[in-house]
Amino acid sequence: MELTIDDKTFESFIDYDLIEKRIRVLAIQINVDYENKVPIIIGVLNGSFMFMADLMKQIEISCEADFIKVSSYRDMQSTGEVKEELGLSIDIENRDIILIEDIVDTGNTLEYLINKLKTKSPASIKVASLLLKPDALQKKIDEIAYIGFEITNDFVVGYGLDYNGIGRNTKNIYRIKV
Ligand SMILES: O=P(O)(O)OC[C@H]1O[C@H](OP(=O)(O)OP(=O)(O)O)[C@H](O)[C@@H]1O
Ligand SMILES: Nc1nc2[nH]cnc2c(=O)[nH]1
Repeated sequence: MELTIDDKTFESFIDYDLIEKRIRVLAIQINVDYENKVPIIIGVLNGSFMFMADLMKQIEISCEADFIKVSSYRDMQSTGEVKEELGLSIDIENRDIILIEDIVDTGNTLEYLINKLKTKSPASIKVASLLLKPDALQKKIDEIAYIGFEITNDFVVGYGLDYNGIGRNTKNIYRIKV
């Protein structure tokens, strides 16, 4: 199936069945790694909301949830400038943090966020991202611990990810057709 948003056409890429299965595996890893801990799971809005919801339903340890909002993409390009639009509401000092991203592309957003969180002295920071583009990554980010899928360097939409604000509300993930 194809998806058209404005002037762009997208083709089926990752089906929800596969996303669901992979999330179950990531959650098992998190349940084991954070046994006897109470991490704060921080979703990076907007894109992470679907992944965060599905992942949290599979996490069985005790945990808290919070959100932070940043944005840097316009059209299909990173502006290179990460803008924080909404901050945290929980004190994270001495707490274990799991940052939830839908996608790590250049790594700019994550580097900005991790540096920002580190100033608040958490006990630990790990990142869970549904998608990672290894060929686009420009930063070395040691905190990346849980990855759903490594994908090619193509623009994707769906399952939380948008193109100009549209397309977040699909179960499957689509890739730009060239
Ligand atoms: O690794 P990077 O090159 O920084 O790209 C990754 C970021 O881009 C997207 O956010 P976007 O700025 O599109 O905001 P959104 O989540 O509200 O769509 C995505 O949710 C990541 O946060
Ligand atoms: N929707 C969307 N947002 C992104 N942000 C960084 N990379 C991407 C991408 O491939 N798709």
